Amino acid sequence: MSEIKRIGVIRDINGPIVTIDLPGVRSGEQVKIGELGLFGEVISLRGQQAVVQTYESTDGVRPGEPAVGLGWPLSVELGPGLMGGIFDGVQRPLSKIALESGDYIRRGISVPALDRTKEWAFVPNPTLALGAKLNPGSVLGTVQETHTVVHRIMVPPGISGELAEITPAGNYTIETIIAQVLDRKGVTHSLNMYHRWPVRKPRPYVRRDDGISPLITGQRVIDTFFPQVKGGKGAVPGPFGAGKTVVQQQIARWSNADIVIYVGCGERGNELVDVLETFPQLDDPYSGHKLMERTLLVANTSNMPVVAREASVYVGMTMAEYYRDMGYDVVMLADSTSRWAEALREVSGRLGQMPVEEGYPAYLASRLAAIYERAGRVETYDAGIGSVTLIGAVSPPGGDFSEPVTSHTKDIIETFWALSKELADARHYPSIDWVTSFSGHVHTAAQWWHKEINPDWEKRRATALALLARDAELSRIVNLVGPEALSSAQRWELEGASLIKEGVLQQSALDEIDTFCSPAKQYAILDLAITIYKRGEALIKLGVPISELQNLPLLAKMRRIKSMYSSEQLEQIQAFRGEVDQAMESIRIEYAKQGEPA
Ligand SMILES: Nc1ncnc2c1ncn2[C@@H]1O[C@H](COP(=O)(O)OP(=O)(O)OP(=O)(O)O)[C@@H](O)[C@H]1O
Repeated sequence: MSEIKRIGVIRDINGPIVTIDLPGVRSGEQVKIGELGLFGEVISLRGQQAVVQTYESTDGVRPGEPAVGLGWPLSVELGPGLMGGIFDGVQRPLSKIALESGDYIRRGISVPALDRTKEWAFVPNPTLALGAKLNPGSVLGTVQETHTVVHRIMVPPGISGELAEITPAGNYTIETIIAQVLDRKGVTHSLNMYHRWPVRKPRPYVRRDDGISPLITGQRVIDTFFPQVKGGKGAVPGPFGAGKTVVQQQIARWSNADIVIYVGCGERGNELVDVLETFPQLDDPYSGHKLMERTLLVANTSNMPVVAREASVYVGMTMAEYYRDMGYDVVMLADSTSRWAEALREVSGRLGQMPVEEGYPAYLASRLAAIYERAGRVETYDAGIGSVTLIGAVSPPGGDFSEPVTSHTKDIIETFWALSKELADARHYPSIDWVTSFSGHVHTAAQWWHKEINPDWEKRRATALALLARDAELSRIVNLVGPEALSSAQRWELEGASLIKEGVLQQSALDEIDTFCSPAKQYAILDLAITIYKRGEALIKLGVPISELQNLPLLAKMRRIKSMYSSEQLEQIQAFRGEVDQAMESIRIEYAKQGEPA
């Protein structure tokens, strides 16, 4: 990465696409455009000429103005001070910028992502002695970044050697040299507490790790029905207003990840404002501090052209990988990959590339796959296991899941939580549709559930899904010929499915008790609903009229129990199970008596 700046000239401007003459310029290189010094990136080369996509509006920029090649690709700063930050799509710190340039971001403004003046209390790694062998990722020491996050200061990728010097514990800025590393060629590398990394290049790790650890979100329809694992790839497609934001916020807040990175590439500014206002107010249920202490937001501001959205996903992913390298489990939420794909489409259109499906370029699928490929659970160099789980919201126009972005995404991801407009209209939240959603992790997650919670988890889950499928079939018959056409057993199946839907799947994010449900409570509730159904099924076979079962007050209680008792009150749920057994058993005894000869 040369740091020598080269100066060229602007030839042509087409919206955010600018053609420049700049000898020696490289593909991917960062360029400053015009007198304003707008940020841009070289996306193609034609002889001496380079095509640049700018991240800011080019209004008022004229051919003939200078273009400066910076000599490095789009990269981010990685070091203490990221947590709690709100950055734009090219990692400029929005709160700092607001201080410097007011609410409206002045174009061409250049503010480093990390504060150069703030001092951090650095504690050297006590296991390191002078002469210790260091590799990329070796932990030199730690800094308490926020109340909740310990930031491991690591040797950057590409550097290895012997520890020649390390600074004692103390307060230092990120630019202070804290260690000297002597490499095999005799070159000394002076390391401070941050480094830069090009966003389009995945950060290295030792190897992929195939251990399984479910990402517990506390949401029953996710954890029990369509589970995700740490390091997994998922998508939440949904039509407008179906509840994408709430699903993502619930994951951010309740999942058992250490770090949350939210990348907002929304189209409507007000959605983003909503996120920027809500996240800082959320409390972290695990630490008692604010959720922002372990969260970082990347938001595209409305005065940046759509092409900046394209970069923002890579910027977010690189920071996610950095915390993964410290041994953390990171969840990255990208909202939405549809808007990201539209940015690709716009750039490719301006470049005159041949559109393939619905105007998207032929490389849409491979770009989507490449970004999802960066998710995963890995063995880090020095910090154990870390993971990045990537969950992309997809907003298909008109809710049509067959459009290119949704269908390509579906081929790449393993977990698909499809939001349904019908369910949302019926106020069934989360509106994750159990017919079209899927998870490729059910059998692997089952290993964890069977060991930690109950060996019957997979069986119970399958019974519930089978009941829901029967419900769809039987509802069609009811719609055609009316409920009288159904036998008592079939009507009881409908009742069972309704217990699953209302008692298990529905979960209000606004309900103080039910907003989070531990795995043990999830299983207890599912088991209850299925027990009631199975016991009732047996009674109906004995000849008990369905009306007698439908009048049982325990059905109403089953529907409410999720909100009556918290995850800590499992004994009460067990006690209710006892009541269910008793009530069903007394009906059985009564009917068995009636059947006996007088
Ligand atoms: N799990 C939930 N519990 C309770 N209410 C919910 C839940 N999910 C969604 N809602 C309700 O639905 C409304 C819309 O949800 P949300 O804002 O998440 O939709 P969206 O799909 O993100 O919309 P957009 O298309 O604008 O992004 C919420 O304001 C809330 O009232």
